[in-house]
Amino acid sequence: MACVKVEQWLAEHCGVPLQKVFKLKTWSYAFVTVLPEHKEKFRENVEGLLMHKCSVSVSEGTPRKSKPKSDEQPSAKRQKVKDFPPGHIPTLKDLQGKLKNKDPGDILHKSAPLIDWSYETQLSMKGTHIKTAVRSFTKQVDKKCKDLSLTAPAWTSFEWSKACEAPLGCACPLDATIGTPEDHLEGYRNKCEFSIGKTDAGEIECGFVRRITDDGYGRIVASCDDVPLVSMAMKKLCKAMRDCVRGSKFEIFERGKGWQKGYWRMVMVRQSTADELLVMVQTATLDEDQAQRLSADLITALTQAEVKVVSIYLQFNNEVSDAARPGAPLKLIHGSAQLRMELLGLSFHIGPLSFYQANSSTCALLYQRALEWLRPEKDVAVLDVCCGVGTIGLCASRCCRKVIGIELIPEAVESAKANAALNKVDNTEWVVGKAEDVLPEVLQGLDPSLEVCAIVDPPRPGLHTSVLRALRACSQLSRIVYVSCNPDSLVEDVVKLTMPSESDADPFVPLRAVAVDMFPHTLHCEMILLLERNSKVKDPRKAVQQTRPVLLHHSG
Ligand SMILES: C[S@@+](CC[C@H](N)C(=O)[O-])C[C@H]1O[C@@H](n2cnc3c(N)ncnc32)[C@H](O)[C@@H]1O
Repeated sequence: MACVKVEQWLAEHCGVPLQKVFKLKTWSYAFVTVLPEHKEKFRENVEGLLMHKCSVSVSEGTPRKSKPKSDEQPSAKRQKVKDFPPGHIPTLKDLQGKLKNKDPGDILHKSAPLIDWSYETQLSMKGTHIKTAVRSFTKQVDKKCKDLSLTAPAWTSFEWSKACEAPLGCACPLDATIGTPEDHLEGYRNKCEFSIGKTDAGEIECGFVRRITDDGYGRIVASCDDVPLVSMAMKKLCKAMRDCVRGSKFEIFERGKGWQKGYWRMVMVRQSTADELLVMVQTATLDEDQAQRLSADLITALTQAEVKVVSIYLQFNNEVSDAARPGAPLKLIHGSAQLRMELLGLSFHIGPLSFYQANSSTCALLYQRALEWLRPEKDVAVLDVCCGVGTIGLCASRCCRKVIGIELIPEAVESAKANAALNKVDNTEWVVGKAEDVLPEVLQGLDPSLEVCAIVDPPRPGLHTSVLRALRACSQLSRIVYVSCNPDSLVEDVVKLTMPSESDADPFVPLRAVAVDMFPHTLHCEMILLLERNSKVKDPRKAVQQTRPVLLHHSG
């Protein structure tokens, strides 16, 4: 883009006088000079805006006092500019693209690509990512309405955005990013999957896959000792596993085109809030005698390690991928079937295959905010769509009349029922099935005297169109709190929930958003968005006040 076009674009969007704009055609960045008193306003207005489908980020540079010295090394300078210019803070999307095109080489940067940025900068990157998502659905709804000759909703306008003090181009304000507490920035993952394979030097290791071999089949594994996401207990367990496999008569699993041999494949470890470990070891299929011999060695090795292993499973998998097919044989060979997790004053029993949020301390912060926005009050029925083992719904159950959870995986629904009983909760109902299949019937069966609100927490692809349609069509449903691990799919879903339509006069309005950093040092970013029925949102300034803290701690 030429300098003059960038200058025009900035003049339209930045809201402060520009002193100077300098950009070469080949650069993907520009140097902009504004007066010191306009610096913050400029950043606030421009950061995260989309320019040619790319999110803009702003970083402060030091004004150049003199021309560069003639002996400056051109190749080093070019390299820096190509990677990112000095002082420039890239967006998560930039970094995702960079990681896709270039192997970072070491396991630390592969597993924790943001590790070289301060945590404050990581939080700012994640906030910008969410701001871009909010801008994107705001803009898409406005454009779609124009294309279809419909009147765009008031919340897409500049005036609305200004009245509710949202960033420029955003329909709703953004709360400060919820970060992981400082004392949990390392070792925060309560679930990890480790591969058993060989290192570059050909030694057996239990750790993370560093790279796939050129034929597309082999995995080169590296120790996770330096990876900050992994807890000390899990690192110790990996060492015990590695030593067990090195001393084992069973070979490690290896595969190539049309062949596979050996047994040891991978290890999934879950760590409870009391630092107890549930371990699931995956091997190729073993006959009964082999399974007994391997299990005996495994149990001895893991129970003698300096960690609290309370449960060991074997899973058999002969697929090329380590992701076993649903229903792959699973055998408890030691200890208890489930692990006990504590969350917001409740206890949850989880098995090896259930979904459970992978960062316990930040999950509590996410649920707290989501429930504040959901407002589960005494005459309210809460729908927990994609409920996993029922964690969010059970946390809401103590404040509302009833919770109905919907979940695809039968094992998770069994856990949800058991977790309700464990916590002496008797106002919940759990439905197993695809939300797109079962939601219409669930909505039809609701007590008409109750107000309904929904919390949806879908997997990465987002919600099925028929789920979005059913939620929109349910007039009893006042608000939706959307928890997302993928802002891109959230954008698509929000457009469908909020677009004006002739057949349904009361679409949803986005009211408030926040980024949640469940996975520090990585490119992942969670997001919460509150949507309320249009008929209930008249004044944008009052809209954001429609949330209040809820009592989350269980009295027992
Ligand atoms: C991101 S997890 C959220 C789980 C839960 N809300 C929590 O916080 O622990 C998404 C859940 O949706 C479930 N799921 C995936 N597709 C589904 C569908 N079509 N219908 C219902 N549940 C689905 C998955 O099994 C998983 O438990």
